Amino acid sequence: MSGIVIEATGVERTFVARRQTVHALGPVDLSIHRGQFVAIVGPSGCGKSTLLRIVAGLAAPTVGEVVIDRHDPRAPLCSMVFQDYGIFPWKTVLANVRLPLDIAGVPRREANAAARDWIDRAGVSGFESAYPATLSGGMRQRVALARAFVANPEILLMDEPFAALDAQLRLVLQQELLRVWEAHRRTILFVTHSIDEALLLADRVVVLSSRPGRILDDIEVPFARPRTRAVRSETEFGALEERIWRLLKGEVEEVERAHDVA
Ligand SMILES: Nc1ncnc2c1ncn2[C@@H]1O[C@H](COP(=O)(O)OP(=O)(O)OP(=O)(O)O)[C@@H](O)[C@H]1O
Repeated sequence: MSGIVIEATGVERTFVARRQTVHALGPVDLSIHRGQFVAIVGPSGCGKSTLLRIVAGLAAPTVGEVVIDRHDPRAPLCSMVFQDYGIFPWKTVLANVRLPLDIAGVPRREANAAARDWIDRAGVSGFESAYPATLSGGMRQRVALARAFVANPEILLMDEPFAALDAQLRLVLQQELLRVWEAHRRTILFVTHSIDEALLLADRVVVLSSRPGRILDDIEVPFARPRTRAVRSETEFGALEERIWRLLKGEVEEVERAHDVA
């Protein structure tokens, strides 16, 4: 395994809202290797998005630090993919996917070629001139994936990217992401509420406690690649699912007990 690309040490984050201090996250220590696909699961509100935002540099830790080892200083550091696509309704599919390259000042002809290439790999070719409003949710998320990959970022940060999709579409896009990732191993931090999705996609599943999120478990996912949905029928898949579920169930029950007492 190649070197460490993300090193989080003692990371904590608190927010002050309406004169109340919320300890949202940490302390968290986390080392992620280059090219690793890491899923983060945890109860609602435990600080998963906050952790992603800190890695992206969109928020600062209150305590601790995140060090990112840049492989190529010219490449963008992070691309983010969100549940709500984050693509611009007034731009065509081609212009949306090309946007990171436009921002980087890549010449138009080269940018168009790269964007078309990723549009093709993400399975949306033929829709280059379409506007997002005319596309289904699944197609929009494919556009968002193409845009995230085209920038060739050091790290891809994905915050529940498939949560808004219906179950069948979600299966299709999980498979597409696996296919693309297995061909272009990028470092991915992938937040999900789905244990099943985490085990299907990731090399490693980091399980966070309820707020403030701390690491309860860090599990190596042993299934060979390329992976397909067939891994779900392996005995070990069920065992890992159960192990993570028990941890999360315990956390959620504890929060409910605390609410009952309050
Ligand atoms: N800007 C902010 N100001 C105040 N509180 C915040 C802010 N951002 C997040 N929080 C609080 O910090 C905690 C962690 O939020 P975060 O969105 O990181 O959790 P999460 O695990 O991603 O949640 P979910 O699973 O529901 O998406 C929550 O209690 C949230 O209300």
